Amino acid sequence: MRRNDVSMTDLSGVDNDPKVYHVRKSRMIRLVNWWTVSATYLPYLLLAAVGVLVAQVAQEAVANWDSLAVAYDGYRSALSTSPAVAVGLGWRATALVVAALWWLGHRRTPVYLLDFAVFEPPASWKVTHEQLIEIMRRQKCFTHDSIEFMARILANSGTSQSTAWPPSITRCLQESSPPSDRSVDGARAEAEAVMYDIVAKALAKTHTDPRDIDILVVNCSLFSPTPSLCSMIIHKFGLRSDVRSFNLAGMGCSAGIIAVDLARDLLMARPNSIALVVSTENLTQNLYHGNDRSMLLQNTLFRCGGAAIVLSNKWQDAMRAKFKLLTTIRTQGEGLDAYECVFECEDDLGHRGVRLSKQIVEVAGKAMQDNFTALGPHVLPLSEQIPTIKSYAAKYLCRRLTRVLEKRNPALAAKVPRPRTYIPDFKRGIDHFCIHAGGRGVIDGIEKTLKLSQKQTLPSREALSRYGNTSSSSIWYEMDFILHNQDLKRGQRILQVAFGSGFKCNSAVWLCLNTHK
Ligand SMILES: CC(C)(COP(=O)(O)OP(=O)(O)OC[C@H]1O[C@@H](n2cnc3c(N)ncnc32)[C@H](O)[C@@H]1OP(=O)(O)O)[C@@H](O)C(=O)NCCC(=O)NCCSC(=O)CC(=O)O
Repeated sequence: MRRNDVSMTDLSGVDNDPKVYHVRKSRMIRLVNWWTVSATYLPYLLLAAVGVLVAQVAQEAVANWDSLAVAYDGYRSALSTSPAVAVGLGWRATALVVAALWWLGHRRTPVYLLDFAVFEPPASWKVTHEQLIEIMRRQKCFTHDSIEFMARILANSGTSQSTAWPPSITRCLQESSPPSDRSVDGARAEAEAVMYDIVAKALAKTHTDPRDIDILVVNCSLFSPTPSLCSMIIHKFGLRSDVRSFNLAGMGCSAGIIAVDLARDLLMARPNSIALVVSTENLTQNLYHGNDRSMLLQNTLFRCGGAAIVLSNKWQDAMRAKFKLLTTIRTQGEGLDAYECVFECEDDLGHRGVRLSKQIVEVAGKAMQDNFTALGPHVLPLSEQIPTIKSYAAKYLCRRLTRVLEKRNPALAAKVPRPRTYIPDFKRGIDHFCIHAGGRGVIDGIEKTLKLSQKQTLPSREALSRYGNTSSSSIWYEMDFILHNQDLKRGQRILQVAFGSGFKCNSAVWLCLNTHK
């Protein structure tokens, strides 16, 4: 298929029709960025060079073992008499020192994930589709058409009949209660309920004293109060006064990985430290009250959720950690389509909400392609990388040959073969996938693009079904599902991929160290 034959996942269509997703075949082709490959393997090349130099020195020493003293004297006199010998020894020694220093400077301290906890909403927060629609009716602001639209989307959303909304919104189901509480106090109460629960659970699971936490990163896109969510946690749990805290807002559903990435960088700079990462979203102030369809979608997709993750760079924690962080890759999309894809704004009548573009799967696909280009060298086995290099080389040579022959002998040029590009299979480098449960259409699109099996997208579909789109914490519900329900083994790799406003695609790869629940 030529490059122009692009047609991405099509979200339009009639309900219940089996969907045919046209994904361009060249999508996976440019996943491997060979510049990144060289950068990735440079330390190993340098290490190999150091090995060769050490071997040379050792060989000389062995060869002159019997007459080491003579050789030593010989070298001393040679050094003083022959500048060539001195220079030869000099550059080798310098190369050794430079390589050793470079390696030491670029060596990354491992970051371990001790354990994590996800928010399990209380039964009183859970609502059925019918109750959700009843809540909408009781807001007394939606037209019949909007209610019908939300009911239809809800039915196809992939969410179950038991997902959670905060009490500030569901309270209207009780007789004589006002529609919804959109106050800061209501939002703070929701944040407290979610964050305090998960932080307490994560600290208990990892036997971490709150005063041992050195770094705190909290991400929540749509609720950023003063004092910050970080301050709420510090105040509640009595964290140390010198804790380094960071509050990330407005960064959308992919901010969970941004928070981990930031914590990782901070841990690199602070040896022997523990970081607590909290990813959540807040719905109290974010029920859209207008009738613009692209903004009504959020009322049917998003639900309460959160995750708290304890990270450590203490070497002794390697023994008890569940995972080791192998890599994080962050990609920021470019252009207006990407920028406006998930956009907080007011509709024509001034109702605030988040507008979701119909192009979201297309934009997410492009962002993921860029992200995987950088990710490939970190996860693909050599047996996938070598055929890709070979096919690139063959394609390049045949193209050049065709061009040369076209001028001299067009008939011969037509006979030059056109090798097919090898498409690397990411499933060979990754054992389990946590794809952000952004919506059924998003998971369908990624499943098709990456040619994943139903088992591989099950964690995402289950998270969507049981908890809805919980924004940045969705990948942790999926990780939890894999840990408890899939055959996760020590040494396997888990990929978390999240999409979000910006438009961003971020990914993290974890190595499983322990599978105890
Ligand atoms: C919502 C869906 C489950 C609905 O699937 P369906 O199978 O019912 O059918 P469908 O896709 O044809 O859509 C049904 C109807 O909704 C309309 N529709 C769909 N998407 C729309 C949009 N963005 N704006 C306005 N209307 C939209 C279609 O035109 C159609 O209308 P009609 O029938 O009248 O023609 C799916 O479309 C989906 O998963 N979409 C992606 C959701 C999404 O954007 N998630 C990311 C959230 S943001 C996020 O997670 C990150 C972040 O916040 O940072």
